[in-house]
Amino acid sequence: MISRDSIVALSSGRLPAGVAVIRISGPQTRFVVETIAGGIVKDRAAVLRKFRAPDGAVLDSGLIVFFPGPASFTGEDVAEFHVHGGRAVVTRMLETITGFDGVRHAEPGEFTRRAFLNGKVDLVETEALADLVNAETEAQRRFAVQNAEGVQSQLYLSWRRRLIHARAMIEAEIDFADEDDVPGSVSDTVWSDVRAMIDEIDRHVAGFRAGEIIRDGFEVVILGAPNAGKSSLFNALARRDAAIVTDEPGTTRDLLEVVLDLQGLRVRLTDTAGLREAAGKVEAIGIEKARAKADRADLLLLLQDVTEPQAVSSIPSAIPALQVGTKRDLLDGQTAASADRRYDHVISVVDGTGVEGLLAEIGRRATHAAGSAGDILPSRLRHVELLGEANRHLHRAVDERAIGQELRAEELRLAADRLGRIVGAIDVEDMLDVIFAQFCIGK
Ligand SMILES: Nc1nc2c(c(=O)[nH]1)N(C=O)[C@@H](CNc1ccc(C(=O)N[C@@H](CCC(=O)O)C(=O)O)cc1)CN2
Ligand SMILES: Nc1nc2c(ncn2[C@@H]2O[C@H](COP(=O)(O)OP(=O)(O)OP(=O)(O)O)[C@@H](O)[C@H]2O)c(=O)[nH]1
Ligand SMILES: [Mg+2]
Repeated sequence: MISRDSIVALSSGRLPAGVAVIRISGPQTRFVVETIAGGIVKDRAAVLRKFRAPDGAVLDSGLIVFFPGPASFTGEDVAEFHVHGGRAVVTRMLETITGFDGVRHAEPGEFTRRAFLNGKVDLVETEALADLVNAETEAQRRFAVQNAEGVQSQLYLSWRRRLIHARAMIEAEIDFADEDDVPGSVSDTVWSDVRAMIDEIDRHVAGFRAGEIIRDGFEVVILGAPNAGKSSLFNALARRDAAIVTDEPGTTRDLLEVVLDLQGLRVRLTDTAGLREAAGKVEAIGIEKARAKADRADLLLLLQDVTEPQAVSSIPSAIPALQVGTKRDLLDGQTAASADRRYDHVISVVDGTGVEGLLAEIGRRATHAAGSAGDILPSRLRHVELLGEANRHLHRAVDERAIGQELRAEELRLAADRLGRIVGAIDVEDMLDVIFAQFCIGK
């Protein structure tokens, strides 16, 4: 597909920068390069040129790279101007380039959208490119690179191929039902493969939370009675004074969040209002928020002041929790040793005891919840929904009591369609705007 418009954008990041990359894609690219760089340049090679406006005014001097389509990122003619990264340089370059007929500013994700429309990347790879651009931790980067290279897509495409094969076998059996040369054992093999696939898809879908943990972070919520030392621990783990600490019970009211990078994983740590019954209006709202947040956590840190342990009620029991004793420095040697036996961790933010150990344990829990490096996991709710639909069709297809062979074959077709929709092999026009809205301009 060749677009009529050419698009241009700053493809590198925040200005000012050492170097800024301005990218253009579309049919006017060659003419723009010839005009601004003073002639055509060698394909796919960085060449130093003086850049000039059509009236001859010097804009900058920099490197130009020209990629003739279809062997380019978008599949169209593409060029990159590598200029000095000053705001005025970039503004003047963009003004000059959009001054050409048929050239306009790109919309967010529009380069990648063209790459998709020209078959350079599929939808799952496109989503992975968005994740790669947004990756902040090593685990996010690893996951996104793997999927941008097509690992996740290959899984869906292999399932789809198996279903297309299964359907062909079943339809052959229907067509040749009264002939002897298509034995019934063929369909037995086919249906047992489809049953196996249902389990494979279920196992893959079960990994969605692990993928979310990699992409969005592992949720850790600190809970406990007022004055248990929650905000003090929060500050110690965040390594800054993010929360107010006082000796007054009821200091923290709102949820406070910091993001940590533990062993390459994003961990979101939330400090909460101390849980108690008799509380003022503002504090009561804070406590309600704390409980709601705790319900969605991956790990709870249940803090208790070892010098005056107070029980707190209605902690969500289905969520993994660590019992953490605080203020260990206030105990003498013997009582401290006995506290160590009663809690998973006993800490002091005054002398630092136990804080590193607790942090390491949170890291281990997060790593475990995120699965093993290299696991193929669904990376969007969109994938899980379509996989769920595919499996509902497959369940109908393998249920031999309900429907005849023709309808069972049709269920296989519908399931294969759903898999095709995930990678964008079929009928996805309606999803494109949603997917490309995840991008920044210039990508
Ligand atoms: N300067 C620069 N660096 C960049 C990009 C870019 O666009 N420009 N990329 C932007 O995301 C990434 C690299 N991705 C790219 C993907 C494909 C092609 C490309 O030209 N593909 C052709 C030719 C392939 C080949 O020669 O092997 C093709 O697919 O036909 C270029 C960059 C990261 N680094
Ligand atoms: N000695 C000692 N005091 C601590 C320690 N941790 C917290 N404290 C003190 O305990 C008091 C309460 O600490 P916070 O961290 O504000 O407690 P909190 O659980 O956030 O309290 P609320 O926000 O009111 O629910 C403060 O005076 C802290 O200085 C500790 O490890 N050792
Ligand atoms: Mg607090």
